[in-house]
Amino acid sequence: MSRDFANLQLKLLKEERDIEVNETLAMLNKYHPQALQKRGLGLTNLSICSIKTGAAGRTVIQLERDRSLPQNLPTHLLRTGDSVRLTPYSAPQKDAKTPTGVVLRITKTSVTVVLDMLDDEQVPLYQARYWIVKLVNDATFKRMTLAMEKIRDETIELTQLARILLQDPLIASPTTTEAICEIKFFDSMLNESQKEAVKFALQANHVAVIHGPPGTGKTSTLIELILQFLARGLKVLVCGPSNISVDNIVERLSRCNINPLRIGHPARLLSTVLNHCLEYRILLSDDRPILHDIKSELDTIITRLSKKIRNAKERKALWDSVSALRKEYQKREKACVEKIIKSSHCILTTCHGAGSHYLNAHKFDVVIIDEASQALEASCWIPILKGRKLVLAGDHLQLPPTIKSKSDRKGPGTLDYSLFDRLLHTYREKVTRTLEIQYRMHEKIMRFPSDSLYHGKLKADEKVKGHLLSDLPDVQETEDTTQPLIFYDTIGGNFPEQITDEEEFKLLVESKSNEMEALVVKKHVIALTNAGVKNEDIAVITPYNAQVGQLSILLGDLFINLEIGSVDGFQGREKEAVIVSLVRSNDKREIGFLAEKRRLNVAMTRPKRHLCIVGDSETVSRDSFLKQWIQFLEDEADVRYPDVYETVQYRK
Ligand SMILES: Nc1ncnc2c1ncn2[C@@H]1O[C@H](COP(=O)(O)OP(=O)(O)OP(=O)(O)O)[C@@H](O)[C@H]1O
Repeated sequence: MSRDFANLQLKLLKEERDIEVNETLAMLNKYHPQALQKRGLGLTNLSICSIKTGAAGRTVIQLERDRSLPQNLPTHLLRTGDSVRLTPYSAPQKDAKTPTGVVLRITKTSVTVVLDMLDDEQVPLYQARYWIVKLVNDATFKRMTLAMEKIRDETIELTQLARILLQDPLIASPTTTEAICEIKFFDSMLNESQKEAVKFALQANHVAVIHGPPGTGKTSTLIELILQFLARGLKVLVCGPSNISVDNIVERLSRCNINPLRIGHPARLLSTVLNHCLEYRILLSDDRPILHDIKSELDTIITRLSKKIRNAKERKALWDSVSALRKEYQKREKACVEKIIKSSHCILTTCHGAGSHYLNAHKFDVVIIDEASQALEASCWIPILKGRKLVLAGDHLQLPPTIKSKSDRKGPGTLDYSLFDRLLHTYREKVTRTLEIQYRMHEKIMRFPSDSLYHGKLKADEKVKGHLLSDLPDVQETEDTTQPLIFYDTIGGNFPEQITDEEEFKLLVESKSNEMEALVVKKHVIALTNAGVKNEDIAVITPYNAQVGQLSILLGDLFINLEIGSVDGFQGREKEAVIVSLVRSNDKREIGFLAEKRRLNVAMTRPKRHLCIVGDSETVSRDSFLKQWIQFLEDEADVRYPDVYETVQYRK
């Protein structure tokens, strides 16, 4: 099994990587720097304004636009944490490598990059001008591939945990220990299903899955579980598919008097967790003074090297010193890091970050992966190979990881079939406990997703089951704010969808929009805000990117703090009021990717007090799940039929 499994994963990963890398290469080959800048993917005419030595002895450079140009950077899509390539304009030295790095900081006028290369004296720092371009981060694929190669390698002995996860026929299926009678819970607020999940995960010998439907306090449950493991003297590695999923847990743990260690590129972390990151811990260590001295010496030499030195002997001597100092720095830093990691019982990083060289020699009693239903299985294996026991948390009924490679099939054997899905499917309640009380949605908003997807098991907590917008301070009682569920049915063909071509990198992607629906949304947002609901308490979401554009044009300037975005981008978030524009309205009753239940589930479970749906009941009822939903809305929601002539007035 392990061989076949690893071979299939390697094949799927390669297909996915090829698509990503080829798209980027095609784009880089096709466009010159100015055109990349125009698309927001690059910045041109930059010069170095400062050079410093950062963590791990890496060179950190700050770039600004040439003095002859306006000092503000042109509009761009570069973000902190992006990988970039830095190319000099003038002909590079023979054999010179083009440096790459990670964006550390971006201001209106400058971009700061931490260079990846450590021992390369060819980095042409003295060049006058550079341009930078955003790259695909290939490192993720490399680490996932490495994990799969380890599983495939029959000379490497797999842990009991790995063999259970790979359904090795020689190993019994997952087991639990004797029931733990007395648990003293740290959080006295936990409900029964949360307590049961914690207990179950403590008792599991190798693997436990916590299924957390929307709003059910999955993070609170995980925090309790981590505290329980730590109280038992166990060493815990906590991971998630994204930096934000990990940082959320770091923030929550630090409020519980735990001092977790966060491993990750500081440029990619929330500012609120930086005091837990490894680099900060190094600053607090006894080794700091000596590391600081080496850094200062490096800074001085690197600054000299950034001016063009014509004497080759002198340049060589300076680079030799840089190289020696960097080695010294890395040796001392490595020893310091080892001490910090050894003494930390709770380490947090992304699944990909678990493959960091810092953790190479370290094993953990427990690996916890949050949002596991959104992680590729191969990425989960990076931390799993370091652990004895695994706890996964997530919700397989919300959206899976986003991938680019298309498959005709769904389910087992595809790249977006997660480990979470696989374990639920294979072992069901033998490994799973589900959280049942949700603390987000009004009961009426919860009812349909609960009945149709969660076997009717979700219950709304007393505090939220009847809460309305009109209960918020300064919000008046109106026909809108006293309704938890409103459905604007645009049936009749007067609110038709449009096909819009969207350019995404080099590809023209067909997307759908619906101007008339956007106008109905505008009318509703105006009604809510006139009643006193704050802009920032409202989100407008839609499955189609072209409709996000349409809505932004109509509403963006009018309501600065209103959030407008795609359903996929809103997973994991919540707002007091959410308006969903379904977009599809056509004679053929085509519904495209609206038919994905998991996307609809995300859309309908984001609001706390008010859900407003705008859509054409006739078109969308083509799909059986949507048909059930529409029937539910017709029975339970305040159904409204917008008037065409009144709606077009909102174009103004
Ligand atoms: N047992 C509880 N009693 C009261 N409130 C709770 C309880 N558990 C969680 N909550 C509240 O519910 C909200 C969501 O909880 P939490 O942040 O832990 O969930 P989450 O995992 O982030 O959300 P989701 O379930 O959508 O993934 C928080 O405001 C939290 O305080």
